[in-house]
Parts: sequence; structure tokens; C-alpha cells
Amino acid sequence: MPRTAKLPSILAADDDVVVQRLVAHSFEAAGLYVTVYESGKALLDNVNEDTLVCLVDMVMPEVSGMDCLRAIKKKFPNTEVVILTNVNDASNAIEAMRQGAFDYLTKPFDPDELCLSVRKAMQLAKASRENEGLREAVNSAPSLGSSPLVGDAPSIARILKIGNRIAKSKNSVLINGESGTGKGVMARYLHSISDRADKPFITVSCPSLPKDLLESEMFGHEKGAFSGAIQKRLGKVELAHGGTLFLDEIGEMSLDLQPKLLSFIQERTFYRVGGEKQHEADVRIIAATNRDLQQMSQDGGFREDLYFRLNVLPITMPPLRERPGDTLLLAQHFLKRAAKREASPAPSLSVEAAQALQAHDWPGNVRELENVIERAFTLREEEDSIQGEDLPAELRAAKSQASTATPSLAGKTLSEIEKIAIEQTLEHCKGNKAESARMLGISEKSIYNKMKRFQSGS
Ligand SMILES: Nc1ncnc2c1ncn2[C@@H]1O[C@H](COP(=O)(O)OP(=O)(O)OP(=O)(O)O)[C@@H](O)[C@H]1O
Repeated sequence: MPRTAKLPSILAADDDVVVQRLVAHSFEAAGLYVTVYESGKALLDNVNEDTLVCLVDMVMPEVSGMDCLRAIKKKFPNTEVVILTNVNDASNAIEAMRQGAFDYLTKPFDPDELCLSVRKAMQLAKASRENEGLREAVNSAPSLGSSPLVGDAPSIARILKIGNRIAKSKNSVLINGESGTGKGVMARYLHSISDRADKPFITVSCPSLPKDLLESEMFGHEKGAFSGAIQKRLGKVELAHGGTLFLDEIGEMSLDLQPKLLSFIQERTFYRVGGEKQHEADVRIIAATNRDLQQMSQDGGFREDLYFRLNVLPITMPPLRERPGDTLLLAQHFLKRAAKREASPAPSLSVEAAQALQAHDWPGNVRELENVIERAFTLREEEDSIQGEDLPAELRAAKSQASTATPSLAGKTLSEIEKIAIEQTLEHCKGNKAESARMLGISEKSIYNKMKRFQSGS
């Protein structure tokens, strides 16, 4: 018999009654609605195109988790499947990932990790219904050597929404944001959901070359154009023909080269260095910067006309400290990625480590988080978990400062402690109730109800 059935978006199947209960409780506590079945067959009888995610035990009599996975993916490719396995079943789990499972978790599972994984799977399932092409972007587009775009903060969701429209346009995009916020990831994502996705995505890193070489890097050169130009070389503009040219750190481009780029954007024509023949290339420009180009153009450091041409479709990547809910999501993602690379189960994050990650300000944004997690994964003391001590000292210090700032909870009632936790989380999330709910592991509705109760003093 199904245990809970409010919304049909998540289905689960496990033949073990204890696991059935645990799954139902974990989801309920996280504000997610699930219907739990006692067999793979019962689940397959009930799955339909509205099902976002199925959580299936790998080993079940008659219809196994793998059978469920194959049947679901064949009939409902936009339904995501998360597999539950035993620790010693890693090779099957890897096979399941190859067959299109979204994720696998080993038993005994951590309820937070389970809910996080299922939420991510739901996010992907919803997004791929809106846009079939998104799957590649979220699950990684190997041909681009890119990262998937992970994040479900409202600010990121808004960007993804406008991103779907921006991707279809031919106009230039300017991605602003602090270093490490994922401007490059966003550029690849836009390319991967555009109708140029099967054409090249070529990056030019503007600060990496002296200005003369940058012109040749972009537009190519003819043989003998300068000493060292022993043969003709195609530029990145030509290599990107039909696709996207990503100009990283455009604010570093010299004023001498900027008119040539402007002319290319306007006319789609260019000359190779040392050449007299005009060439054409059909290229969509995406530029990124961590500098204030508008201010630079007012101060004369960047051409204003080029700024306007680039800034037709602006996107701003929010810093990680403004989307604290994404910190753990990204941390889990980097852990899973590292674990998959080594074909081992992903270690969990201890409460202490998770708190330290959330207390940190992340001046280096996602790149800094990625490095911290990679380091912790490699140096961890315990095989199956990341502890506070596995993190760099400055993160542990930030956490202990945060905890000394917390008022003592001794002598308070549970209800008072709950109130403090909710108020502090809301403050941490700048009043964002959806993010706070996710962090606290309760539903947004529970936050509203509890706040109402606190206000009425009951
Ligand atoms: N949303 C995200 N999901 C997954 N990985 C991310 C995300 N955002 C950033 N990263 C990872 O963080 C690192 C930095 O990202 P990226 O290079 O895109 O940032 P950037 O803003 O372009 O940085 P810079 O301004 O220094 O060039 C990369 O390794 C990238 O894979």
C-alpha cells in the first residue's frame, strides 16, 4: 500500500518496510511529498509523465532497481531516477549512472543527502521539461569540458529563466560578476542550450596574452605578418564560425584592439593580422568581466560604443555569499564529482563541516569552494565523511567565531530555540524564506506557520 500520496511528483520503491518508513519520514520532514511502494512493479504501474523523480532500491525481487531505471528512462526520459544501493554494490551503481540514473546513494543513507539529491533531480526534471536541451548543460557537456551549472537559489533560477530566452537571441551577452562566480560556466550553459550547441564554443582569455598577440589570437595572421609568423594561422573568430566566441575578462582588452572587435561585432567581418582580404564569420559573442565596464567606459578605460554593443543582454552572476543555500548544494556536487572520478562512494559532510562552509564569506566564490572541497576530499581522515578538521583553518575559525556570536541556548525552551534558529537563518539568507526553509530542512509553509505562531506568542 502507498504510504503517503499528496502530490504525484516523487515515487519511491523499496521492499524493506523499515526503509519505506525512513524514506517517507525523511521526505516529509523536508517538506517533500512522496508515494512509497513496496515493489518495483508497483512503482512502474504508477509512474507517469508527471512523475519528476523515482527513488528505487537496487535489489528488489522480480523487478529490480535497474529494471525500473531502464523502463522509466525508456518511457519517460524527463523523469529522473535516484538509486539506493548497498555499500558493496558500487559497480552496479556506476552501471546505473551509465544507464542514465541521476544519482546513487548508499545505504544506510543520510536523510539530508537523500533530500538534497532528490531536490536536485527534481530541479533537473522540471528544467528539462521546459527545455529538452538543458539536460546536457546540467549533467555536464563533455565536449565543452565544462562543469554542470549547479544552483537552485532564486537568483540563479531567475538567471536560468532569462537564460533560456537569451540563448535563442543572436545579440551579444555581457556576463558580470566577481571572480569565481561561474561566468564561464554560464557562458557554456548559454551556448549549450542555444541552436549553436553542436558548433564550437571557443574561449579567448583577454588578460592571458600581450595586446599584439591577442589580436592575432582572435583574428589570426598571415604568413610573415610579424617576425615569428612563419605560417598562416587562423584566429579564434574563424574557429568559432557557426558557434560562440567567449571573451573572458573583456575589461582587460587594450583600447587599440577594441575598435577591431567593435567592427567585427557590427559587420561580422575582419582582417587577419598582416592580411588585406576581408573575411567573414558567423559568431555569437558572449563576454565576461569582473570589472565595472560602465564605470571604465565613463573613465575612458573602455570604449563606450563597444560597451553598449556588448551589453545588449546583461547577466549578473551573484556572489556565493548572497546565495548561502547553494553552498552546500555545490559542496555536495564537488564531493560527488571527486568521488565519481575515483569510482568510490561520495563522503558525506559532517554537521560541523557543513556549518563551517556556511559560516564562511567565500571571497573567491565557487572557485574557492571547489578548491576547499577538492582538498578536503583528498586529505580527509575518514573515508566516508568530511569532518570540520578536513577544512582549512580559516574556515574553522570563521565557524567558531560564528558560534561564539550565538547566544547560549542553555535554559531556553525548545520552542525558543526553534525561534532563534529560524530568525538567524532568515537573517543569514537576507529574509529569503525559500532558501531558509531549504537550509533548515523544513518546508517554506512551515516557516510561515511557525513565524505566525511566534508573532501571536502561542
Ligand atoms: N554554478 C556552478 N556549478 C558548478 N560549478 C561551478 C558553478 N559556478 C562555478 N563553478 C566552478 O567554479 C569554478 C569557477 O567558475 P568560472 O571559471 O566559471 O568562474 P568565473 O566567474 O568565470 O571566474 P573568473 O572571473 O575568475 O574567470 C570553475 O571550476 C567552475 O567549474
